[in-house]
Amino acid sequence: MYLHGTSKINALGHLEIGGCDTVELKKEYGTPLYIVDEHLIRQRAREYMDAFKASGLTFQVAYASKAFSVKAMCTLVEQEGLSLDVVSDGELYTAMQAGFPAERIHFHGNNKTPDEIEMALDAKIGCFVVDNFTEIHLLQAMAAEKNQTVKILLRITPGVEAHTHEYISTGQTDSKFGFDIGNGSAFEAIELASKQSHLQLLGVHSHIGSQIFEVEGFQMAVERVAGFAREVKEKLGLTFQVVNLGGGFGIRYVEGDTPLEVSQYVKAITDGVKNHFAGIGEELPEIWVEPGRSLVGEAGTTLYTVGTSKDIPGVRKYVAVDGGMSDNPRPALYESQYEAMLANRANEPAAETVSIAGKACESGDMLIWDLALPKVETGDLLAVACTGAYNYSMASNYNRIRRPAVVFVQDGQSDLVVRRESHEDIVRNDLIPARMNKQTVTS
Ligand SMILES: Cc1ncc(COP(=O)(O)O)c(C=O)c1O
Ligand SMILES: N[C@@H](CCCC[NH3+])C(=O)O
Repeated sequence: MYLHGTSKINALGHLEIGGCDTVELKKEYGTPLYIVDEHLIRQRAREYMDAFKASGLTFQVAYASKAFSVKAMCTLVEQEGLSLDVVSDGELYTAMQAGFPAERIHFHGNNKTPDEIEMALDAKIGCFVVDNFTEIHLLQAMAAEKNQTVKILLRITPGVEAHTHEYISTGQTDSKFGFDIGNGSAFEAIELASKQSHLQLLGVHSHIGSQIFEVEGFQMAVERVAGFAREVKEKLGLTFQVVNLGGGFGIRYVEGDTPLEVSQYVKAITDGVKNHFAGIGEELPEIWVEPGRSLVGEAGTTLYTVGTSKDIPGVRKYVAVDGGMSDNPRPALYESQYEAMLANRANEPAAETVSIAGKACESGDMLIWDLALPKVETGDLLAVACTGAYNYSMASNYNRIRRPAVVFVQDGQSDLVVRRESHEDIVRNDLIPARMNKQTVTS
């Protein structure tokens, strides 16, 4: 398993992250456990900030909180000077509960409900990324009602299909998101939005996909957006003050994944902006990006305890852990691949090939196929790397499995940032109708 960030094997032969021995973390917090390398997230955040500062452009780096939205993460991001992208009232509420500055919050989503818009208007967030015509009208009406003027970007689809898994590309023409440049709806939307009395159109947003390893997609997107900006300037006399180029910067999950350095992605974008936007307006636009996965993905490790195993001679050996698709649905959803190791016997050589099964009642609940490990025993600790993004945030209670705890680790200190769900949490919202006349258990 590749050791990201501060992960290393200590003198006891145990996996250690942020100076904390994972065997001790298991004793203190139990498993499954999400372990987050705080130092690595801060380092990535600084790489983004430094790369943009080096470009000389005005910028905002907004963390796409859908990747991992918890209060401590919002605080960390705030401390590093980033902005925050939210896509629901739940993510907005999390940010507000963490005291995240509202003016640095951007609200995304293809179907923001009136309640969500109201909440965001009342919070006085910094910007709405408007996705469709219905929303232009709704936001204008609601802002007018409250006598507020709201800053907006329009999400446009530049027709660039990033080289990635089909289910997570969003930049192509056939997409549920945004206004298409190619069919003219983006232009129409700009014209309409710019005429609204309570909307202040700052510019446009484009997100071309996820887990991208090349700069070409971003360069092409910048070029297309600049071409569109030129058309808008010529025909309507409007210039974009802000251009948001979304997220999608790739990370290393497994061998063969070849992400670029953060600075390389940023340079490709900022160079592209300098080349293609020159002369469109008096000044170059302010550039915003929205990395999610690349800020937190590699910083997360999930620790499981090995339970049962089933050897099918001549076929395969299944080894089951105490979590699975309920804490990491990505293998089942996207056939995503992960690397793992025995955290309690990290120096031992591989002795067998096993497949890691989750505990859910679902044949598809497999975390890793054909993984080489030392001879696995019940009670061993399995660490799965690179689970910081879209794991906790996509976790479910399927089979009424309780969601794991999350700890931040740094410099030998571990801090619980999300408690493990309790049995009480599982039934917290359940009600038995009185007419069923059932004597309920009280604990
Ligand atoms: C609009 C938007 N911005 C940012 C992101 C973050 O993407 P990633 O986590 O791949 O950086 C996404 C998710 O793909 C998105 O849809
Ligand atoms: N949830 C996806 C990425 C999110 C795409 C959001 N636009 C993943 O786990 O990779």
